[in-house]
Amino acid sequence: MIQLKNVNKSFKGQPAVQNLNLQVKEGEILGLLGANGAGKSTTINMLLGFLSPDSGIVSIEGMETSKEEKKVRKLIGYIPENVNLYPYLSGLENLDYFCKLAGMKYSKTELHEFLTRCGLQSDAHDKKVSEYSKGMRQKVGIAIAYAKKAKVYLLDEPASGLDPLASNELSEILKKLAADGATILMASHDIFRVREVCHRIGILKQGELVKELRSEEVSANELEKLYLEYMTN
Ligand SMILES: Nc1ncnc2c1ncn2[C@@H]1O[C@H](COP(=O)(O)OP(=O)(O)OP(=O)(O)O)[C@@H](O)[C@H]1O
Repeated sequence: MIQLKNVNKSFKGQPAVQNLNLQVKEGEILGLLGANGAGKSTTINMLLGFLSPDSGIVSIEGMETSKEEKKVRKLIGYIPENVNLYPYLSGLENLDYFCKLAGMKYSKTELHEFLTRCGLQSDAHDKKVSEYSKGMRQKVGIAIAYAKKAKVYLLDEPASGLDPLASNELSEILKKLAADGATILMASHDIFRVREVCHRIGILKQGELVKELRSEEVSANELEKLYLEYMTN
């Protein structure tokens, strides 16, 4: 479970996150929407333990992320907008390499299974990553998290720059992971995608959670309208 309780974080006196309260349970996908600078990445960086909150509690599975950084990181799969992989290694070799770094060794068959499970077509597994699209690199990023048995997935702008098909595939992968019990938080600018993939949505404005709702409560058009109202008022 992801939990943020009364969290505040400022940079040089400028609040980036203000009195933030959030909870994401096992099997749930929460989408964070917000304009540039709304505090989405700061929230994710606190969950990763890269940043400490000035006050309040940021925890994953009951452990404070800034205090139990190492233990917490083992539970997290972090998928940034651009997944960094070794371009001259194949998807499979990258997966193998990152698993070994995390102290996990899998057979070739298992590695192929992880990549397939995370949506990468089998004919791409042995191709060099330099030939991959952004969506394919993301699938490898997710497979790395999956192979590491991450309980929590944090995604920062995962659908940005993906074509609709790749973005849709990503949604399906995330839904499957959540159905298997993963806890997922994604920050995004894509209102329609967030509504389609997330169970709950939080709207951040200048570091404050101004609205929280369940996706089923609103249509995509209603959500867009609501979002624009919050952004312009
Ligand atoms: N390391 C930092 N040093 C100084 N200010 C920072 C730092 N990180 C973030 N900020 C500031 O904190 C505020 C929140 O930024 P953050 O990156 O969390 O927003 P965001 O919602 O992720 O934006 P975007 O959609 O552009 O990625 C912004 O005003 C930003 O300039």
